[in-house]
Amino acid sequence: MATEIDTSFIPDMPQGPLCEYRKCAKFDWKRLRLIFEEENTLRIKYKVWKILEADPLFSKPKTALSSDEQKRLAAMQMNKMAHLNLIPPELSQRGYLEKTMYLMSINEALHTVCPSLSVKIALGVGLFNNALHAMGTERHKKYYDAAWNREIVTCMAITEVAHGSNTKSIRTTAKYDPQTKEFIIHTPDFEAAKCWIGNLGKTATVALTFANLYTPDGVDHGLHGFLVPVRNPQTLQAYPGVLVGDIGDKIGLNGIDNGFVMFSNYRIPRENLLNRTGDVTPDGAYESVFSEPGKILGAALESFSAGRIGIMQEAANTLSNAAVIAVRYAAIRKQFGQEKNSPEIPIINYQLHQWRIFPYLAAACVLKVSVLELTKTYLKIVEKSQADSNGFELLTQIVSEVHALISSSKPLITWTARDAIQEAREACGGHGYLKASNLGELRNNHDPSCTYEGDNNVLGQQTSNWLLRQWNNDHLESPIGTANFLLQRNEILNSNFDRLVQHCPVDSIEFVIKCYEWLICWLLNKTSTKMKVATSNGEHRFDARNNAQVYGARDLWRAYAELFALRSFIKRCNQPDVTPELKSVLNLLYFVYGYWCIDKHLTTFYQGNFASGSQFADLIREKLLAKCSLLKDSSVSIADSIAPPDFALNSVIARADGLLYQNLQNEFMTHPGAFERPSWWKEVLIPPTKSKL
Ligand SMILES: Cc1cc2nc3c(=O)[nH]c(=O)nc-3n(C[C@H](O)[C@H](O)[C@H](O)COP(=O)(O)OP(=O)(O)OC[C@H]3O[C@@H](n4cnc5c(N)ncnc54)[C@H](O)[C@@H]3O)c2cc1C
Repeated sequence: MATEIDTSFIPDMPQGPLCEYRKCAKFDWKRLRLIFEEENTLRIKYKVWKILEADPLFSKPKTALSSDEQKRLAAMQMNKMAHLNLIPPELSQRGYLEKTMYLMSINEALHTVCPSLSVKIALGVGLFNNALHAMGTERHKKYYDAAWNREIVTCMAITEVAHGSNTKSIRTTAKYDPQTKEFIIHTPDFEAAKCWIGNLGKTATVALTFANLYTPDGVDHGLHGFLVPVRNPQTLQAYPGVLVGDIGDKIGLNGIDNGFVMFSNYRIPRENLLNRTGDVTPDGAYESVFSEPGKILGAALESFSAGRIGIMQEAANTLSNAAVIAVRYAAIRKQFGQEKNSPEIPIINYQLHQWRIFPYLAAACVLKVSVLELTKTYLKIVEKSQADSNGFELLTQIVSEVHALISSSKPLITWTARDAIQEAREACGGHGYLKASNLGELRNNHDPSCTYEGDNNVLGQQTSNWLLRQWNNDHLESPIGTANFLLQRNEILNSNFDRLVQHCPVDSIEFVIKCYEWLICWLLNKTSTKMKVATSNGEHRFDARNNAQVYGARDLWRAYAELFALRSFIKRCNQPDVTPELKSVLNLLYFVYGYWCIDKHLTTFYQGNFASGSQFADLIREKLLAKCSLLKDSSVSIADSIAPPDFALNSVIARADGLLYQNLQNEFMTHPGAFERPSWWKEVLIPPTKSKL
């Protein structure tokens, strides 16, 4: 079995000081890589990296570029993409799942090298076309094709200056005029200006705009999507009636031109309404073949979830990159020794350091696997719904659970990546603060993923709402099965640490899962009871829900996402391609991540009387430290198995050759201007004094 797997397409690691660690690993890191990623995906990624590395347009600028230069570069790269032949022509004929997986793989590779470009494409092609697919009809196909072929630059305009998360309060209007058969798009005031819209600042010519549709009888039919031309594609000048501009410099991702727009009674043809779920007849009557168009629109919007899945994939890679940088650096960097003159030891040997960085290494591996599982689950469902003539209905049945998974997993992964970058930065000491370490870029570019496509704190509430519904409803509706354990709620709530360890030792895979099942049931019970008491005391449901978030619903949805990640990892570990050597290292990763997560929930375990006394906490913490220590010898090879090539990782302190100081020396000595006298030297000369110096 083992010999059948081809890993020859994965480049070897170069020789160097890290090989000392690589020799200690008892498994083949290339085989491990194929546990975390599918072969097809990996082949596509290596192909893309090779093409980008060979093209000077994609090489990292040596000096900092102004925001304007970054935007120009990203726009040029976007145009170049059409000529790189990354997408085989026959791909458009393939099924949704295969096609989307292919595009997602390209995006993953692209995002590591050029995050701005990847987001530009994700917004202008991915999100835009997904929205057209879900909400548009045949008459919008030309826009779909044009965006796919990069003939137009597009954007998705939902957010307004005063409203982001609460999309229901969006105030842009689209009033139908039967005289001219046009919609009149209008922005009532600056607070309703579309804002933060990626690609809109300088380049987009068409904005898929969300506005409230009004028929001539004055009835508001709620939010609908409209294709709104904003700029002349030949001149990039705004059309009359459209006030469009760039919002200015951001903390990161400055290659994207985020913009704002205000419409002043701006007219667009009737056909520009995305009319899959509801349409307006030429004489102004609203029509929908669906009994509940609002609900159907919700289902259609669900296909936007592909965007959130893309963010999770990117975040899992960012998390991996941060962990790789920290591990490789820690393996080479030496500080202190037992005695004054004894040899210094690599910082990777310190328990404190292991405890700081190995859980992120483990998290990267576990979350990579769970994102893949979630991606495939999601894509299969959408594909099935598209193949079925009654697709929407099918989608709505299962959509809630997928939505719950995505709404909690996106925050979990983006936050873990955010924290990993900061820990890695500090774990690499002063050199981690060097721009060339790439940790600053990683941080600034990753940061907004905690906010866009749904602010993490808001998004997670959708998961806890779903879980609470499952808890309180007579019938459990969990077609994917993630909440099936709630059926045993009484038994689970009756269990505790002492009873559990009698049949599930702390070292067993099951132990971690059982702890989580108890945690989720207890948090559900507590949160639900709190909300019921509040409402029975006259509190509005809205307030009761808001007041049950902290130490309740928020911990609940996070725990649910962690349990899904752990379960997905176990499922992967049980596949036939996992050899005993691989299983052993995968188990270590599972326990490091599992114990580390449980440690963060300890207060709740004690609060709910799952445990009393110090034994439970002591065991979890002792085991975590012991597993971290065991992970040390494998850590460099695990890092290799999730690392992109040096060109994409782009960190002078974490090259695969491990030549830390040679690489640093080269960086210091060769960066532009290192030895030049500043152009302003005369301005800062200290005038000679009469002193004798
Ligand atoms: C880089 C970037 C690119 C973007 N690109 C686009 C784009 O292309 N198109 C587009 O339409 N939008 C885009 N956005 C906007 C983005 O989608 C919104 O920023 C996001 O939806 C959050 O909305 P908001 O900024 O209004 O935050 P708000 O909703 O105002 O949230 C502010 C804070 O309040 C908290 N909060 C809000 N409601 C609650 C509640 N009920 N309970 C507890 N806390 C709450 C949130 O957790 C958050 O911390 C982009 C944003 C960024 C940063």
